[in-house]
Amino acid sequence: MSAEQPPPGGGTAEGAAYADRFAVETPEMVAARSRALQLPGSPPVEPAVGAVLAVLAAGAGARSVVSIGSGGGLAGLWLLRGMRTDGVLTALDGDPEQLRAARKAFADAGVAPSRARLIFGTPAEVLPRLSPGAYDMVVCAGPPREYAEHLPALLGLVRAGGSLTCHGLLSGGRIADRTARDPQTVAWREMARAVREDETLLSAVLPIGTGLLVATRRS
Ligand SMILES: C[S@@+](CC[C@H](N)C(=O)[O-])C[C@H]1O[C@@H](n2cnc3c(N)ncnc32)[C@H](O)[C@@H]1O
Repeated sequence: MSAEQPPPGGGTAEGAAYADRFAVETPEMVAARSRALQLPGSPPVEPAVGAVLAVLAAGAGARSVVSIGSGGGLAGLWLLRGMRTDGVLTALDGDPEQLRAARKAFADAGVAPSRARLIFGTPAEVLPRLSPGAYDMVVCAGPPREYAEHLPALLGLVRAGGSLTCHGLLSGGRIADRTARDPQTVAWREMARAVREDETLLSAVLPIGTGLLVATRRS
């Protein structure tokens, strides 16, 4: 690609910064982001990604959403913004400190306790307790090796017309580098391929934040 030719989709650093500025966070979201950044582990969703989660939730009229690797609750706050006001977010994380931070984020934002169900555990422990086909959205974050093996179970939670999103697949650009063979990159590649090849799904990769894989189960 020549220097004059911008990357497809105008994917520049300035464009990404604009997309993040466009997605204005509430003071409670700003506080949740700042707390989450102080905790060990990967950072929370970027504002542009959070905004897309809210848009998807609103478009689906989401009443029932599960967030896997919910972290300090920032993605949850964005999801709750888009969900119906009687909707319930099920947020699962294997780190009690992250769950504590999420509980505080939801309380500070005035989210009624009945609207957020926080569950401590790994996908292997918790997924079998969730009802198949009952969720409008399943939202995954964190190391793909932790949930790639659960992809069939994750997809099994999604109702017809509902969606699965996985955040982080473009992190470091390794997925596009054919020579990158580290286990997390390989897990991302395999998961993205499995999603794309699943004929019950329509899927896309959005190059926002660290990359969002989005798939909708055909009705
Ligand atoms: C990138 S952070 C999530 C950020 C969150 N989605 C947000 O935007 O606010 C990833 C989270 O996945 C959790 N996690 C990683 N591996 C896990 C596992 N095996 N079981 C449960 N949670 C896990 C981590 O504790 C961490 O909170």
